[in-house]
Amino acid sequence: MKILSREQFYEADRRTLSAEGIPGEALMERAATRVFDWLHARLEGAPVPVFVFCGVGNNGGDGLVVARHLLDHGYTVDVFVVDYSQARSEDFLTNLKRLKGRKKWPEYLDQGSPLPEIPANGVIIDAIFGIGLNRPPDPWVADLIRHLNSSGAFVLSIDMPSGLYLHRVPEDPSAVVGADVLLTFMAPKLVFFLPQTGVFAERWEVLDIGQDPVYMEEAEAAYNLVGREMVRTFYRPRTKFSHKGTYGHALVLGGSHGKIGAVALAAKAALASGAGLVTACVPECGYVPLQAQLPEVMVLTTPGFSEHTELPDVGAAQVCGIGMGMGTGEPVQKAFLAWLEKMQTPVLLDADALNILSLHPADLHRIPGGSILTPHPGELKRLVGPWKDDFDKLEKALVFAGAHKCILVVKGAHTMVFAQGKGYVNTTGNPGMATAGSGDVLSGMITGLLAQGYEPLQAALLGVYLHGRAGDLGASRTGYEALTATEIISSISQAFLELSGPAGPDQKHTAGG
Ligand SMILES: NC(=O)C1=CN([C@@H]2O[C@H](COP(=O)(O)OP(=O)(O)OC[C@H]3O[C@@H](n4cnc5c(N)ncnc54)[C@H](O)[C@@H]3O)[C@@H](O)[C@H]2O)[C@H](O)CC1
Ligand SMILES: [K+]
Repeated sequence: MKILSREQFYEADRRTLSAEGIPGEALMERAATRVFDWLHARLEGAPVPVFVFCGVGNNGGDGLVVARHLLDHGYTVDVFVVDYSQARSEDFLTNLKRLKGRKKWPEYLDQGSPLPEIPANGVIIDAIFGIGLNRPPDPWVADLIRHLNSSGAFVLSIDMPSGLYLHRVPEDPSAVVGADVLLTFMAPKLVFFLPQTGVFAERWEVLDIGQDPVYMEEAEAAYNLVGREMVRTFYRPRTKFSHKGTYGHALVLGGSHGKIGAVALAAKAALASGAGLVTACVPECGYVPLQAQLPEVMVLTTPGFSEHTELPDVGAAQVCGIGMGMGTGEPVQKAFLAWLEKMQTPVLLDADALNILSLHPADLHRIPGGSILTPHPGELKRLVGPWKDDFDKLEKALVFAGAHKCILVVKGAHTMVFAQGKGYVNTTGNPGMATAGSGDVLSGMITGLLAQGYEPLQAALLGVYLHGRAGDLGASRTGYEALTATEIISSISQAFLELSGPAGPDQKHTAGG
């Protein structure tokens, strides 16, 4: 599913109007009627008091349409015009007239107005600002928003939680409506997925408002959702006549005394993700534990007992994932940088491989093009430097991925993949996955997919999706707190099986992504 920019939303609007030869108010009627239908299907005429807060732009116009339909269906409705500007939009005025035609006059709120009483059993329709917000709400509007947020009433926001910008973090988070449900038109917005802004839009649904399909198809989105629908376009189910050689050989390199488990998790995850053969390369201290716990995995050791002092020369065809549990001692740094210098084909660089590169920025140019880097936020900060907010972080990630022609997997909620000037937002995963070894599992999965011949970007997207989905399946059994990396691995099978079957009921977003 595409994530459009402000300009693209307005362009989609224009293209829809011209393709159908309809006026703006007809599209407003269609869009806002979808909002009413959604609400009516759930309220079913319940005698709850509904309070509609309308700005004076088109978002406000949507609110007036919803209010009119509610009245026509016998609901108890109070309409407030949040009169924050003299510039009323044409379609707002059209619908204001229609509402007055129902003998329903809205109450106008401005700077001096008392805040309306809202009972906790009420329903608030938030139509104050949509995607047109372009400066901080006036203080009195911010006060009103805080008042709505503290009412305890159910809040349904139209298109955007009012007070949230499309492309930047809010100056004052308390002046943003906390939507219980957000019904957004045509496509999700990037701010729904960033830690600093996603909190206002946790439960969002996209309403198709009959927007022009030709434009939606051709629009080049800078950001795309990674969901079941997307990954199924390049997931390759197994064919009958294949053998383990068909599915490649993954080499996982890392480990140090006390952190052999990181390599074990990555190796196991590579196997569970379909690699035909997996070899783990660890220092001597890891030989027995690995051979004992993972009979399917071949083990290669290097001369150092506790940590790698040199790393094996690997052939160009060898698919490698390196860094998990590797440590950053002087000998390991030297061994890794010397190893990287010889690498010409894409590799997966994780954890301490990234930390060593952060200590040696002059060696960043040695990263082979098409490599996949999988930093968690702390490792990313060491690579690209500190950022001032979530948007600055995106910018830095995009620039880094472009400069090093790599695929940057930035783990977090939501994990995002950056490559070739684009961003991909994963739709699976949960807070339970912030658990020891979860990152090692992801690296192993992506390495396992690379071994099977997936292009690096596809391996990263499919790996991120399956990793999060396996985490969701695992958490549905264990809950968040008890979810472990081992549990995530044991859920990879179900995550794969779902790709071939029909979308599960809880895969609405991931199915649509
Ligand atoms: N494209 C679609 O899918 C459809 C969108 N609709 C709705 O239209 C809004 C966008 O409407 P717009 O008039 O551009 O802006 P808003 O209503 O979001 O904002 C109001 C208006 O107010 C001005 N403004 C911005 N910030 C402030 C501020 N802090 N204080 C005062 N005034 C401010 C600015 O000029 C804005 O234009 C979209 O979200 C949908 O809800 C259509 O109705 C249906 C199709
Ligand atoms: K709104």
